[in-house]
Amino acid sequence: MISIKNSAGGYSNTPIIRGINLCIEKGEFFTLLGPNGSGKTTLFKLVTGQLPLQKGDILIAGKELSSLSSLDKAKHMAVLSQEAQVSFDYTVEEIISLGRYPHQKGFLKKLSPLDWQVIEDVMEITKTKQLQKSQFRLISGGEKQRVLLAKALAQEPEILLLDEPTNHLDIKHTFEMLDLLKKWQKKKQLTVFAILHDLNVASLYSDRIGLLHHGQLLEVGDINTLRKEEQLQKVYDVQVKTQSHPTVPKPQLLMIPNYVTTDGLNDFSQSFTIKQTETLIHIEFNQPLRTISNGVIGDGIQWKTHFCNFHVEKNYDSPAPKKDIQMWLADYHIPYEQTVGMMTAVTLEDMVITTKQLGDIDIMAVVTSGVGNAIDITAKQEKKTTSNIGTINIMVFVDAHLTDGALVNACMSATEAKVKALLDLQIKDPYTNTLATGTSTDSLLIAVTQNGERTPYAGSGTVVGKAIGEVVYQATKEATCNYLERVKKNDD
Ligand SMILES: Nc1ncnc2c1ncn2[C@@H]1O[C@H](COP(=O)(O)OP(=O)(O)OP(=O)(O)O)[C@@H](O)[C@H]1O
Repeated sequence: MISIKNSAGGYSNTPIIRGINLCIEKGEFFTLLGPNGSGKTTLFKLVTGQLPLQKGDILIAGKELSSLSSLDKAKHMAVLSQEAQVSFDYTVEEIISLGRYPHQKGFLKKLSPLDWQVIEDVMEITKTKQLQKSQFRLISGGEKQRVLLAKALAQEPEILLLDEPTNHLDIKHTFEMLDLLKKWQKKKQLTVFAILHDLNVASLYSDRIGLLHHGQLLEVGDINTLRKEEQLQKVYDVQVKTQSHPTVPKPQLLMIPNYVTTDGLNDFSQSFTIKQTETLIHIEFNQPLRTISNGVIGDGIQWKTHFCNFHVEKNYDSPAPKKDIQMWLADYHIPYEQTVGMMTAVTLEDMVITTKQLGDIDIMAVVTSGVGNAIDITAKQEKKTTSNIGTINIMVFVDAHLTDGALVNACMSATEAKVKALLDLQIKDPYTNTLATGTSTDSLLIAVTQNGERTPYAGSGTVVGKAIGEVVYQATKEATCNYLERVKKNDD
C-alpha cells in the first residue's frame, strides 16, 4: 500500500531522512518510533508529498506519489498531523464535513445524503456528535483531536497517517481512539501509518514498528523488536527493561531512572520487625523487597514490604479469602497493596525462624507447618476434601540480588528442601500411605533485598540456593515436629 524505496529528503540539500526502504501492507498498523528530532515527521511529509524527495521513490497504492494530484492523494490518504490548526470559526460539524471534500462531485460540490450519512457515522464512533454545533476553537485539546480524527475518517481513506494522534488525550481517550482505529483497520482494511512516542502503547496496537535514528531506519519488525533492550537504550539513551504484559502477549518497557541506586538495605538484621500474636505473624521491612509468591494476596512477582500469615479456624472455607485478608489487614492498619498474605490453621506459636549468614548474605526462613492434609503429589488416588490442619507456609528472606529467573530457582530450592524435610520425618499421605511431598494448600514466598551483585542462579548448585535449602529444611522440619507434638499432646 505504501512503498518507500531508497528514499532521502529533508528541508535543504542535506537530507534529514536517508536510505529508507519500507513497505507497509494494506490493512497493516505500522508505527514509526524514534526520539525527538530523529526525522519521523519529516518522513511523513515525504510520504504525503509535502516535502519533495531528494532521492528514491514513494509509491502509494502502486502509483508514483509525484504522479498523484492533491485530490487523488486525498482519496487515498488522510492525515492527522500535530500541526493541524484551524483558525477560522468553524463548527465541529463543518470541520468534519471538510473530510468529504475529495468525494464531492459536481461544480458546486454540495454534500450528498451519502456524505451526510458518513459524517453522522464518524461523529457517532468518535463520540463527537454532542459537539456537533460547538465552535471548534472553543473545545478542549482532546476533543479537537477527536474531531480531527472524525474529519480524517470522513475522508474514507485507504491509508491513515497519524502524527502523534494521542498527544492531547488522557488514558481513557487514548485507548478509546486506538481501539477505534484498530476496529476500523480490521473492518475496512484501513492501512494505518502512525507516529507514536509511547513505546508501550505502540506495542499494544501496532502490527509492526520501525525504529528511526538520525534519519535512518535502524530496525523494522514485529513488536518483539521492542525486546531489543540494547538497541532501544542506544537510540533513546535511557535504561530500559522489557517485561511481558501480564494479560496481553506483548512486550512492555519499563524505564529505569538514573536517580535509582542499586544499594539495598544497609543492615539486614536491623531492617525488619517480626510481630507474632495468636492471630497473626507480621514481618515488616523498612523498604520493599522483590518478591515471588503464591500468597492469597500479593501473588506473582512484586515489590512488597509487609508479610503476613493469618491464623484461621481449621474449618475455614470462605468464598472470598482475599476480601477476608483485606478486612483483617485493615484492622491491623497494614496496607493491603504492600502485603503478601497467607493463611494457616496451624497454631502460630509453633512457628519456626531459622537464619544463616553466608559471607555478606543473610538468609532467614519463617515457617508454620501442619501436615494433616499431607499429600503425595505423584499418587493417582483422588483426595477427598478434609478440614484437617494442614498447610505449610514458608517465607524466605534473602539479603541478595536475584534476577527473576533466580527467584524461580529459589522457589525450586525451597520446595526441594521442604520435600526433603517431609521425607526425613516420614510424613505420609493418609490416603495412599505413600511418602508425602507437601500439603494441598502450601504457600511459598521468596523475598529478596536486591542488595549486592546481581545473581542469575539460586538453584541447588549455588551457594545461595544451598543456603535457602538449609534454612528451609531446618525450619520446616522443626515446625512440623512442633505440629506433630501438639497433635500428640491433644490426642493424649
Ligand atoms: N521546517 C524545517 N526546516 C528545517 N529543519 C527542520 C524543519 N522541521 C524539522 N527540521 C529538522 O529536521 C530534523 C527532524 O525533525 P522531525 O520533525 O522530522 O523529527 P521528529 O522525529 O518528528 O521529532 P519529534 O519527535 O520531536 O516530533 C530535526 O533536526 C529538525 O530540527
